[in-house]
Amino acid sequence: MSARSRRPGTASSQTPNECVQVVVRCRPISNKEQSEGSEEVVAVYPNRGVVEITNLSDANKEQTKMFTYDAAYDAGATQINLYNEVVFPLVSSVLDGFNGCIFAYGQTGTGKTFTMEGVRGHEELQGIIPRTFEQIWLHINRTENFQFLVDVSYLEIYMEELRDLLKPNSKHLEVRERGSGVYVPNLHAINCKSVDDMLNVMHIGNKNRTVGFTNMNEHSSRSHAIFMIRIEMCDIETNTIKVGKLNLIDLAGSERQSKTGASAERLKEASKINLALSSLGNVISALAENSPHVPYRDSKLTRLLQDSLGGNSKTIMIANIGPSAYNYNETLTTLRYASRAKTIQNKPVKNEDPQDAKLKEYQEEIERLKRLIAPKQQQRTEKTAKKRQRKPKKEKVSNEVVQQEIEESEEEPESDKENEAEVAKSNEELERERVETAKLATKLAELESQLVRGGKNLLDTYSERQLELEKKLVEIAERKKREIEIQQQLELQEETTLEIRETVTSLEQEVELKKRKLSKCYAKYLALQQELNDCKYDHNQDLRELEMAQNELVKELKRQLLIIDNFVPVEVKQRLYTQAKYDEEQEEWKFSSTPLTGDSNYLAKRPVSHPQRRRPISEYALMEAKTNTTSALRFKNENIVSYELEMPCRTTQEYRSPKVSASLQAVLAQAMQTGDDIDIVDSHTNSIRSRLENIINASANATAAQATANNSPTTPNGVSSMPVAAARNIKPGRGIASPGSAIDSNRRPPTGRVAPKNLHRLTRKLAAWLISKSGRITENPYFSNILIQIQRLNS
Ligand SMILES: Nc1ncnc2c1ncn2[C@@H]1O[C@H](COP(=O)(O)OP(=O)(O)OP(=O)(O)O)[C@@H](O)[C@H]1O
Repeated sequence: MSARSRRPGTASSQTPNECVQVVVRCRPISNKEQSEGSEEVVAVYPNRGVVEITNLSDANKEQTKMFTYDAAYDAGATQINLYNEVVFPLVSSVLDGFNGCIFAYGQTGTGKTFTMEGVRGHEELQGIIPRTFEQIWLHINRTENFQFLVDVSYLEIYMEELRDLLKPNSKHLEVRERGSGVYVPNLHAINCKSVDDMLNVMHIGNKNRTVGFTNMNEHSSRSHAIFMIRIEMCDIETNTIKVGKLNLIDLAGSERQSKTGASAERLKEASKINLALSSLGNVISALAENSPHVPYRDSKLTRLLQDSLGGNSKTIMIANIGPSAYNYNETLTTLRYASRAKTIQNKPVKNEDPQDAKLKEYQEEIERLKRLIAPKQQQRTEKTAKKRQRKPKKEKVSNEVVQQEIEESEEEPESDKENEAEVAKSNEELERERVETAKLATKLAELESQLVRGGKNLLDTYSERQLELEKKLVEIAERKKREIEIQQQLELQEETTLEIRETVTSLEQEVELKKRKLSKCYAKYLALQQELNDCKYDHNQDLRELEMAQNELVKELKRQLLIIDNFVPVEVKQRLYTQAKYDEEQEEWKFSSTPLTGDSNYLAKRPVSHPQRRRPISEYALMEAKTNTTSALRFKNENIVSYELEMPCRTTQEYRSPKVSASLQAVLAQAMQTGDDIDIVDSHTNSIRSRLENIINASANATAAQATANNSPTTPNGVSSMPVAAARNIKPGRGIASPGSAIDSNRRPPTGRVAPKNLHRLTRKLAAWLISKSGRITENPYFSNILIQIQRLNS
């Protein structure tokens, strides 16, 4: 329990925050409930302040609910025990100048009125209110050097209307607020000077209280009754005043209209009662949740309880419940509200030297009256004494001044008339004064009678032994309270221990689980390690294979480079290198299709034979290029060996497309048919021409010699076969391969010998044609090679 929010106990001048003290009292099962066979569902553990409630009707719900309070009382608890243990300290605080409030809350018929008022005329069954009277007056009678002023009021809230139970016909009452708290102006207060006075007031009020009959309770309170006690205390020595205010509230019971079997009037009452109680529940909830807005203004009840709930009062809530299963839901609701109310914090304030203290007013008035009466009495006494001195010999002595004055006037006859008038006047005056003084004296007596002087009749009321007994009772109550607290703390510790144990158990389970997981993980780890080793092994294998492949490739590359270095002209190689571009997408080297700048002559130089090709290419080459044989390499686009020119090296049969110009074909056809010589028209290069002429001549001579030697006739169709044979022996490319080379033999299988005569004729014609074209082809470096080959063929 923190210092900020301790539970109320003995009175203290310091006023730390204090929680509302919540006590639960369970009444015994009633005869009606018993006869109906209703089971008991409430178990109370007074030594622990615990209440348990079991739901028998719904098996699915949580079976037993447990609530802990500041104190719990079962059916066997006596009124005196409850009072001594719970209420006594609070009333002591009130007698020390604090505000206090005790209210009984609960379902109808659960014993609120029984707890607050008890059974009339039955000493043991007296409730809290009459016992409070006794405690107050016992205190007053014991306290010396104190003056007390005790006023009581009694009001009820019926159908949301305030009614003065001590003056039932009084006008409409309202709740007002001022600095010191809420109050009801014009509420009748009766001054009390004893326990009996207070009991009388209570009984008068109870007679006026609205009660009715319901199914739940024969004498059901249909209103919220508030018995207000105001005790003003003045220390005579220090002249300081304290005011203690105590509100004792017996609330109307919350009820289910279906259960109460109420009439129309009862239903109206019940709806108002429930409304006020639900607003009380809302206030409790708002305070428990520390809500910024507390709906005090929702009902008259909550407005009156404003100081008691979250205000400057010490408060006890007594939650009354019944044990029957029939009222399970209502009991549970009460227990829940009570549990919430435990968290409400109040800040009790001691009412010292209040401005509105009646006692002060009374004291001042008494003083004033005394001051008024005293000089008059003095005057009278003096006058009387004077007259006695003047007429000491007179036998007739009267106490009355008027009489003396008359006697005096009789003795002096000469001034009779004057004296008579004077006497009459003074008589009147004296009479008036006397009446006035008498009035003041009565008023003074009246005021003085309202103030009770403490410390009187102490021994009359209680003997020493009784006092001792009382002390012991309070001590016992205190001890019990401490016991409950200790018990609750123990339980809390037990719970904590249990929780720790559970945690430990769950930790052990967790460890076990983790161990299992760990061993699984370890097995996985081993498998993974094995896999890793396998991967490493595979990787090394791959690496070795790659290295071997790389070595092979390097070797191959070296061979290719060797070939390139030795067979590809430097300028071509250079060009190819610059022309080659790496295609990132396809990941391969490619030759760019556009001619390189600075080298544009290169493509322009080349004869264009196919519209989409970069260089002249034959159908045969196209076909070959599609195959993947090694021999097809030379037909691929970038055949470095025959890069520059694809020579027309086809046979007449294979040579289908008109790659040779029409004029040349016509010439050749004519030459073959006629066998005539071809005129050499163009002669740019004399050397070539002369060499060709030599070839032609040599060929002609050789043909003639051959014809003579063999005397063999020429084949009738030799003309058509001769070029084929000749063409078959001509090797395309940069150089003409030797007739015996492998590549040549693969590509051009020999089909038979060609007659020398025809051969020479063809050679002659070819040479002649070449001479005719020499102007365009002499620059070609391969052209001379062809000539050499033709020469060779010819020879
Ligand atoms: N602790 C108790 N011991 C014995 N009898 C009790 C106890 N509490 C209540 N009773 C009895 O139960 C009945 C109903 O009690 P009471 O009238 O005090 O209930 P209530 O809560 O004030 O009801 P309502 O809200 O309707 O006014 C009464 O006959 C009363 O004597």
